[in-house]
This record gives sequence, structure tokens and C-alpha cells, in this order.
Amino acid sequence: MTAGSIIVAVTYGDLADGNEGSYLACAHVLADLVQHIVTPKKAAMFTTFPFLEKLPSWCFSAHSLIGHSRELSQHLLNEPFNEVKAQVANGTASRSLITDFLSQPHDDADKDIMKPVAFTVYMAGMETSATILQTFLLAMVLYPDVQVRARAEIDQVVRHDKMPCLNDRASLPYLDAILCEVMRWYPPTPLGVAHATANDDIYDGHSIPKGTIVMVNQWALSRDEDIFPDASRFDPSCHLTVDRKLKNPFINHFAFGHGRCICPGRWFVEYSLWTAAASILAVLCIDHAKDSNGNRIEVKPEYTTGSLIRPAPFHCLFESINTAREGHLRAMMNSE
Ligand code: HEM
Repeated sequence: MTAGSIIVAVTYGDLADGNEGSYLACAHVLADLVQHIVTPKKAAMFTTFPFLEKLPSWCFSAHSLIGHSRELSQHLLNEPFNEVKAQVANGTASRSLITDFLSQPHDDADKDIMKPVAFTVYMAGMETSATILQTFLLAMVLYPDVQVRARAEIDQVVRHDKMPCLNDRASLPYLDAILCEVMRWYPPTPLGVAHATANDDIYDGHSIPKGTIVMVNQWALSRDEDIFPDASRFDPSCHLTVDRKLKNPFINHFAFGHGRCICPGRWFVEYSLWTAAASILAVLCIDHAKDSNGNRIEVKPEYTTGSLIRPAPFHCLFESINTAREGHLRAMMNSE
């Protein structure tokens, strides 16, 4: 929800109470449907047997899902946009991507482009950012030593009654290394995003005809034991040099894709994710939850499959460990 709310705020500004939640819920259902419709197995089937594309959609079991996802897409494409337009007309809109667009001269053709642009930003950013935050929490439960080290770094740099802020970032390299490792450990799009070659090409002696589907296997990159020994272990240190500097900037992470279509939201993620992770670690200890008998509930790193993966639901316990910072955080949340 946090990841989605930030992206909605940037894209559409402050929407009416209740509407933001309903759009987010709708977007979540749509993302789930797309996961069912666009699977790596189906992509392989359509690539191997291209004639399947010519068949009407009712030939496939996903037919009703496609219809429903179309309705949801139309809803998300139009409703938040129309709401912001009405806010602009009655002078209640807060600044956003859409208000910036509406404040400039535009015609219907521009509007037809702007709606999907906003929708794409929102859909591309929401689930990926949510996955990364969930993976961060999962890693903190499973690797308490990493959590303790990250909190110690924050407490050494930031006064104990202050929240960490982006100005502190340069002094907190281990936290940056954690975020790089979260992206490496379980990249949200393990097979990247499919592209097709626009022309015939030759790569490393292999001929690649025009129209070939090309995917970067991020999962293989993440499991390259030459670079990441013991790759299934969560180990932020592998992203740091001996003098505690990040080996590669976060925004160059392979999990953001490559080339012309590399994720344009990566700076946004860098700041929003850093702020969320730093705030969580500064205020809360994340631990295994306990069952009704007081026994620790074990957690395993289990993930959904598909083009976008996320951790299977897991239990964890949050305990406030700094009342002064907790007070700041609550005040910030209540002032919104
Ligand atoms: C940790 C979070 C994120 C990850 C791992 C991620 C990853 C990716 C990847 C792998 C691609 C495809 C790149 C390619 O085609 O090779 C992509 C595209 C894209 N991302 Fe992100 N993304 C994240 C967050 C965001 C956010 C927060 C936004 C918006 C605020 C965003 C907006 C986009 C857009 C608009 C595209 C399509 C770009 C294009 O086709 O030209 N992403 N992202």
C-alpha cells in the first residue's frame, strides 16, 4: 500500500478519501490477472507456434480474464484522470503529473497519450516497488545480523531522537548495499521484460533475425556464483568495496533492465525505497512472529512464479524500539 500510495500521489495528487484505496485495490487485481494471462510458459508457446496469435481469444482459457482485465484497465485509465480534471476545474487539485499536463496547452490527441502514460507509470511502479519492500522485510526477518548492523549504522550517524533523512544517505553505505542486495536476491522481474529485435542482428556470432523475442535472464545474473558466491544467501557486503563504498550505483542495477527501455522510475525507487527502509529500521525491530503457544513461526523465502514475482505471504512481528522516532513518524503520518 505504501509503494502504491506514493506513486498515486505523484501521478494523480490527492484523490478523494476512499478513491485512492479503491484504485489501488483495482490495480492490484489487474496486476494479478495480468500475471495469470502473461506467463513465461504462454510466451514460449506463442513464440514457438506463432499461428496461435491468429486464433480468437475465446479459444483460450484466459478469455474471461482478458475481458475483465480490459474493463479494469479502462476504469483505471479514465477514472483517476477524470477525477483530477474535475479537481482542477473546481480549484482543489494538488500538484501531480496530471495537473502539470492539464496546466499546459493540449488537445484530445495529447490527452489520449497522457492517460496511458499515467496509467503505465502507476502500474509499472506499484507492484515492483511493493515486491521490493516485501523482500526487504523478508530479508530482515531471516537475516537478523544484517538488520542489527544496518540499525547500528543508522544510530551511529543519526541522532537517536531524529529520523534518518536523505541527507544522511552518503554516510549510510550499508543501507544502500542492503537495497542493492534486495534487488539481487529476488529481482522482481526475473526474466526481465520481453523485447523484439527491430532489425536482423548478429550478437557474439549468433544471427538474430528481425522480430526475435529477446529477454535478459536477470535470474541467471543474480545467481552468477563468480560474482555472488553462495548466491541464495542474502549478503549486502558483496556490494561494498573494502573501503565501504558501493561497487555500483543502485540505479545501474540489472533488475531495472537495460538499454533504451531501462526503467525510467529507478530514481524514484531509489529515494522512496531508501526512505521507507531507513524509517522502518530506525523505528522498528522486525522479527519472527509467534503462534498462540508462543512458538516462533518459521519463515522461508518462497516466491510466486510469473513475469513479476513477489514473496508468498509470511508472518512477522514489528516492535517499536525508539519512542522518540516513533513519535516523529506518527506526527508525519497524521499531518498528511
Ligand atoms: C524496484 C522497483 C522497480 C523495478 C525492479 C523496475 C524494473 C523495471 C524493468 C525491469 C523494466 C523493463 C525494462 C526493459 O524493458 O528492459 C521497467 C520498465 C518501466 N518502469 Fe520500472 N521498475 C521499478 C519501479 C518503477 C517505478 C516506481 C516506476 C514509476 C514511478 C517505474 C516505471 C517504469 C516504466 C514507465 C517502465 C516502461 C519503460 C519503457 O517501456 O520504456 N518503474 N521497470
